[in-house]
Amino acid sequence: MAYEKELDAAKKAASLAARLCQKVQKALLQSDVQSKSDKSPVTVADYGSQAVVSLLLQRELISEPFSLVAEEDSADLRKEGSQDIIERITKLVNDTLATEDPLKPIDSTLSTDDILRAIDCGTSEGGPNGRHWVLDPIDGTKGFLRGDQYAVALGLLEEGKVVLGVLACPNLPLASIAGNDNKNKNSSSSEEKGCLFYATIGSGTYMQPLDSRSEPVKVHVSSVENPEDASFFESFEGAHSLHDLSSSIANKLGVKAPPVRIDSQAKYGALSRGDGAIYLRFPHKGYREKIWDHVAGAIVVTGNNNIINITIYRICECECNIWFCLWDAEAGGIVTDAGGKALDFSKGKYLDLDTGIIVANEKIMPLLLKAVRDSIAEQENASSL
Ligand SMILES: Nc1ncnc2c1ncn2[C@@H]1O[C@H](COP(=O)(O)O)[C@@H](O)[C@H]1OP(=O)(O)O
Ligand SMILES: [Mg+2]
Ligand SMILES: [Mg+2]
Ligand SMILES: [Mg+2]
Repeated sequence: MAYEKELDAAKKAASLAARLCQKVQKALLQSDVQSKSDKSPVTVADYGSQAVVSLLLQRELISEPFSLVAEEDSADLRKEGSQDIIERITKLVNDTLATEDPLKPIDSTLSTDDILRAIDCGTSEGGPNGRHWVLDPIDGTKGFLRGDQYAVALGLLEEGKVVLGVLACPNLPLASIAGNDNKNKNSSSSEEKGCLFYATIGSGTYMQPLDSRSEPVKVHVSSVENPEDASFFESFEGAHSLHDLSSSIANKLGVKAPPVRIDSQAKYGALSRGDGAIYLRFPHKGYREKIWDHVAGAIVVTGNNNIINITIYRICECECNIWFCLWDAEAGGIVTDAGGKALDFSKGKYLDLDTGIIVANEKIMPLLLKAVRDSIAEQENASSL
């Protein structure tokens, strides 16, 4: 299998980083009200997760040049008064790495400088040439703080295309979340939780328990053809996505189920196994999407589709005004911007998008594109009145 070595390293790195995040979130949820309003736990977990992934990838892929485009950098940690927080991060990273293989002797304890350097390995700009790892060390910080969904999201770009993705979702139930109410989807409950999704180009998407206690299973997106039977996912946070626009699109499609609102790229993971059929993401004007928020999720939900070769043809735009789409597709989902264009991860840290991001299976996508276009046009007309 292509990218086998890289996938092993990425799964190990994301799982270990997720273990670090789980430890911090557990302590946070057990803490008193006063320390809950303190945002430093998420800071510690963000940086700690980034350091773990950076160190693990470099250690496991020692013979390869290493480029990492990641969300965090150490600038704030190098400011005066940050010594205490750097020491907390360093201890957390050392403790986490020591759990990797309890029988293996620990080579040496990492210093605060080692940790800062590991974090700063993530300052690559990415782009269309060569290989770049792409990392969101905690995607969905709001969810993390609430005790809800978040993900460690790690992907690999080769010549600007996504070739590998791993999503560790510590709070996502192993069983489908379809049909539960929104509260259950986000909150902690006693059901078994912790999913690791992964995909490499051309090999489909797999899911296994985050603690590897059982074998991976191949997953597929929903095969629902009638949007009336589909359910749609969107951000939990109204500040991250326009819920009104999503609701107008869902109405046009005839979707009957209420929106499923969950944080982070856990949405892509849940969609990849068919828990829902549509993902709608429409950030407020002026927000620029970053590649680390979509690289891993996009390949996980696309699965068997060769996302390199998605081509969308607008064959007919006469009276019927319907978009006909042709994809080089097998079984996975389709991820495009609101105009139907495949996401382009080759432009550096930012995605250059038309309005938003939408995901659906190939049966629903043409109808969805039309509903999106009509809803956006209506909204523009209303605001110009
Ligand atoms: N104003 C915003 N609009 C859209 N997305 C945002 C905004 N602010 C932060 N984000 C990012 O959106 C993602 C979470 O999206 P969701 O709403 O789907 O949970 C995260 O990557 C989060 O960053 P972060 O990684 O720092 O949490
Ligand atoms: Mg993010
Ligand atoms: Mg983040
Ligand atoms: Mg952030």
